[in-house]
Amino acid sequence: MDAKLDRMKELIQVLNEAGKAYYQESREIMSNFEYDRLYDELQKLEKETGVILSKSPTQNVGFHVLSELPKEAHESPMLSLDKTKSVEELEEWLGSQKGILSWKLDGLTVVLNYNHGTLQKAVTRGNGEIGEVITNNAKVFSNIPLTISHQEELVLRGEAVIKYSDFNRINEEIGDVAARYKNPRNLCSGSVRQLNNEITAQRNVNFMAFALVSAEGVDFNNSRRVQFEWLKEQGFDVVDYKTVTRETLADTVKEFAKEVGNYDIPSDGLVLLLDDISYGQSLGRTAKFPRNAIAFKWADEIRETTLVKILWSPSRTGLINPVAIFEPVELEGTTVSRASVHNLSIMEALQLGEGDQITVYKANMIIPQIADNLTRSGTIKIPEECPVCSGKTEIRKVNDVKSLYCTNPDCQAKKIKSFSLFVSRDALNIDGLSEATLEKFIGAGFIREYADIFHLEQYEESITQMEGFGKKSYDNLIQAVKNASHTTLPRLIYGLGIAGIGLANAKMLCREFRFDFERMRHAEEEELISVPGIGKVLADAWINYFKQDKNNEMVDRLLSEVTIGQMAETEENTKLEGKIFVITGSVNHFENRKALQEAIEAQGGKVTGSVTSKTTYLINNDTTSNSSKNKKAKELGVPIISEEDFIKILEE
Ligand SMILES: NC(=O)c1ccc[n+]([C@@H]2O[C@H](COP(=O)([O-])OP(=O)(O)OC[C@H]3O[C@@H](n4cnc5c(N)ncnc54)[C@H](O)[C@@H]3O)[C@@H](O)[C@H]2O)c1
Ligand SMILES: [Zn+2]
Repeated sequence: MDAKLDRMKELIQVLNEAGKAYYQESREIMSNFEYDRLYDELQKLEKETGVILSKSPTQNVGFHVLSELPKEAHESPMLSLDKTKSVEELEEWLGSQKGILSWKLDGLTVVLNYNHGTLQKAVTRGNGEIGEVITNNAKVFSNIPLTISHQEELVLRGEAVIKYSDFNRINEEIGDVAARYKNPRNLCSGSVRQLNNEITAQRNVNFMAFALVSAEGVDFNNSRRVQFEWLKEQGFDVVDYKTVTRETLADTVKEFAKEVGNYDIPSDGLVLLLDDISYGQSLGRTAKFPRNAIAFKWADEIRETTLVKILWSPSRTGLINPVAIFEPVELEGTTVSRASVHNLSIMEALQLGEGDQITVYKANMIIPQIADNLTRSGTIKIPEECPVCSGKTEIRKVNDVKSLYCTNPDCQAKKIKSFSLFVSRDALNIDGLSEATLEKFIGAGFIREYADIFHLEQYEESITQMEGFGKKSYDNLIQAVKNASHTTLPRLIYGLGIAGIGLANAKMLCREFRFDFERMRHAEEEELISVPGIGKVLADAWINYFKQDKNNEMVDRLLSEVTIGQMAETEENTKLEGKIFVITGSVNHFENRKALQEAIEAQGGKVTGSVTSKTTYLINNDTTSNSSKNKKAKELGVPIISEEDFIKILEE
């Protein structure tokens, strides 16, 4: 008995610590899998001993809501849901009632309050008793109606979620490691609980309603389904649901299961709700759960396998992530052989070692994770050198989480943006090398410099096995690289990413130097400045770049990989070569000024922002205008032409 009580105390402490991080700080110090396992163990011990200790997380979420956002108590507590992993239990629970089966969305629960047809208030669930007021943030969610036709008071609950597609994009754009998110739920929580709602607005947060609490003066015919339909009419997005009976339940669960893999909205199970409102309410609640709904969690498929090694994968932020590579296993219908271990703390807690027997699963049937390490040899050594640049590594501890970093500021892994520019459409134009893919390839050591992009074939086996890659996308990539190896000098120069040398400037330089790259890279400042569009700042950036041996060597290696079509691009489109335009005022023939600029650049011309003695034409439809640009042009004798004049020049 004592041993059991001790274990219970231990579990309560660990669970409460995890819960506090999870609910209060949008952090996870253990996986949900681990949390649920320990929770179940505690619940079992409480049943066996008949004792429930104070602060037990099975009774309440016992922490304070800590944030700088204003707080507010909920009128009625927002409870958790009792859960099961068994379809039979669900069937029994439903009995002869009609039910509504919906996704259990995995985001942040928010309560909305409308009155006089407008949104008055939005509050997060918080700890169930007290939430945070986020009204200004809710107003910039992607899909919340700010005004509705119903004029009396309306209170509804729903989940704020960020779709997987948005999550991948947004997370990639966050440069700062500490600010990156592990999963869409974290990102959503971080986006909704912002002090600055501009950030919320950029994050594409969606609100999916799942419960109508009260709507004065509306008769719903005692049906939750009717409530959902009514909410849709008011302009809300309602969680996808299906009505079920005991007979159709199992098949409907299967239908949902089939969709999980493709569903863009994060979910962590299903919720079964009684359609009969008054009967559901008559059932009341326990301390922690309402009795009119129950959650269904997917029974995770768990496989045992052997850990082959830990791959250390550096990212652009310097963070080096441990990735577990294991003997391939089938999980939820796909073959899986790798799983992120997230950070050093988790790796150490799992005591990983090569050859260990581990169990793996897919969290919410999607993201592969290690569930447990059965042999715990703990022999993995943390590398002292970065696998990409061999720079020194360093262990940093933030919020009790230990992570490994590369300390070399010149680490290639930190230069994703420059590789990304190099492969972009106007540069080498290589399809299939998104930033995420580049990050993976650099992390795996396939790419250290530009020239390496032309030797990816040697990694065919590894690449085709990468998450998100197949034989077909690999073949496409290799073909795209091959096509890109025949390029033009302006593209290549632009791709080097020298400060201020955009495509138009690169073209201009090439023309002025007659496509003689050797002359260009040894050019003096004076020569460079005489090129239209190149001033002292750009000339210095250019000289500085080619002053460095390592850059020249790198460019030489790159040049040996490509063939340069000398004149191809320039012969055709040179009508406006050497001409410099300034555009002012509105345009009507072209869609906008940008489109006009593109048309000029497509013919080898250049567009600058201010009128100088080098300007060839000022384009302005209002030739009588007295704007500063027009004055300046008149002063300097620069011809002022209309869009139509310009089109004539083009057609000449
Ligand atoms: N990793 C960790 O350290 C850690 C810590 C604490 C909790 N957790 C995870 O959180 C879970 C417990 O979370 P909880 O208590 O917040 O909630 P819960 O899992 O009991 O879910 C209940 C909530 O789901 C929401 N919901 C989403 N879609 C819904 C729908 N269609 N209908 C009705 N409700 C819907 C509602 O807000 C409801 O309050 C644990 O099982 C665990 O997986 C993890
Ligand atoms: Zn490095």
